[in-house]
Amino acid sequence: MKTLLKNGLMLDEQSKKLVKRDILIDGEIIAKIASEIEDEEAMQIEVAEKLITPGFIDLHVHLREPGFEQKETIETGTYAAARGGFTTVACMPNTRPPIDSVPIVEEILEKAEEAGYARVLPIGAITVRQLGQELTDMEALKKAGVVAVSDDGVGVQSSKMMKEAMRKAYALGLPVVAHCEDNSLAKGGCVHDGEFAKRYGLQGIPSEAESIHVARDILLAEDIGVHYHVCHISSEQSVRLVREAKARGQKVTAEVTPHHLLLCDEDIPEPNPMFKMNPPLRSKKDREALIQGLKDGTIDVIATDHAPHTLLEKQQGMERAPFGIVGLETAFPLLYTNLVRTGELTLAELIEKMTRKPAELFGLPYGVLAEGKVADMTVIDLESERPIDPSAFKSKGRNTPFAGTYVYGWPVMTFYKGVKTWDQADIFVTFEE
Ligand SMILES: NC(=O)N[C@@H](CC(=O)O)C(=O)O
Ligand SMILES: [Zn+2]
Ligand SMILES: [Zn+2]
Repeated sequence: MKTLLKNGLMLDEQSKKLVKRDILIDGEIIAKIASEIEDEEAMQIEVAEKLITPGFIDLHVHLREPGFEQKETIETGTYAAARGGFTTVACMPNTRPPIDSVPIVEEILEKAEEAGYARVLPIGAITVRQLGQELTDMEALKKAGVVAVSDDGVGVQSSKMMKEAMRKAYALGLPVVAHCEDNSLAKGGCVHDGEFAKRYGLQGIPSEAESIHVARDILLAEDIGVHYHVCHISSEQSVRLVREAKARGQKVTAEVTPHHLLLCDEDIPEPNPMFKMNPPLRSKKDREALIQGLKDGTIDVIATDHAPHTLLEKQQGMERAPFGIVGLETAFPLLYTNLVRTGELTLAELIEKMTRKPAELFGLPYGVLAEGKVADMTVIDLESERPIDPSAFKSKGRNTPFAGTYVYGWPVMTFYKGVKTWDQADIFVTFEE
């Protein structure tokens, strides 16, 4: 089957300008990109000067299945991904049971294939049951299809365990993806140890709870040579440590979430678990360091850390509610509206951090729009402004601090391997041949 997208706008790699293009999809592949394509057999879709980007790639999501299907399933999570313009997501191992054995990897891959909304890349656990005591069989996990190892959800507390994990991961060519959190510093806290915590008498989580692990792990990885990746980086200190490690030529990478780029603790209006996530929203200074780090390349990619929870769980108050917010369906519009339209980031930078860079980071053959590549792509409306409405989410999670915010940049169509997985409305004139 052939599909022809007419009159889209594509970002030109060289000039970084938007250029008008037609794109012909043949089966799973981008067959042709040109300023004018005619094809009698193809189904035509008039894109009417909407932006076409490579399908977004999110290296950090929680799909919750198996074990927490009340929060999300592989089907709902990947449909949410499609609605947000994502075609590839890497899912974290803190399921029940965790992704620490081959059958769980196989189950996830099968269910993802069945759902058909997006490519799912499982991330295997570092330690058995994520308990920090014993390493998983990373070799078997890799053979089954994991793209990296992580104990996300918890930090690896033992330096010795982390060192052994790095040695093993290095031998297998797997990146170590670290949730950096020192329990002795973080335990019991629910927000950043800053102004907001003081004002409401809440126990804080200091920045060093994260940066101590970043520093430790960079030291551990130095001689081993493993690819070490920092999850949801949140503090100025951590950015500085990654910057220094990169300058020394170490293979260290980092991701940042949309919420850490857009909010700080002072933006939390009052204790509200929709603003509770791990790591917590930090200070204004930290937020500025994250934007700077993203711009200068210290931070390689944007990842959502999509962490759905039920409303019941989130209604337990600031101290008892679980950490985490959803992100797949709001990431691009929020960042486009609040960083690109304000001039802090260019459109090219934003797209790169959500497509080409994450693909490169895990060595994936996606993330670029070019002839011969897999037809993963997203069509985006940059012109209309609409509010974020959690009741319209395809995710089971409604937990977002951004409900009611007006944003531009909504994905209106998503193609995964040439198949349309999301179509916002019939605002396009579609011609059958
Ligand atoms: N980020 C969060 O606040 N929560 C994540 C766990 C994690 O990413 O560490 C979750 O699984 O809910
Ligand atoms: Zn985490
Ligand atoms: Zn996470």
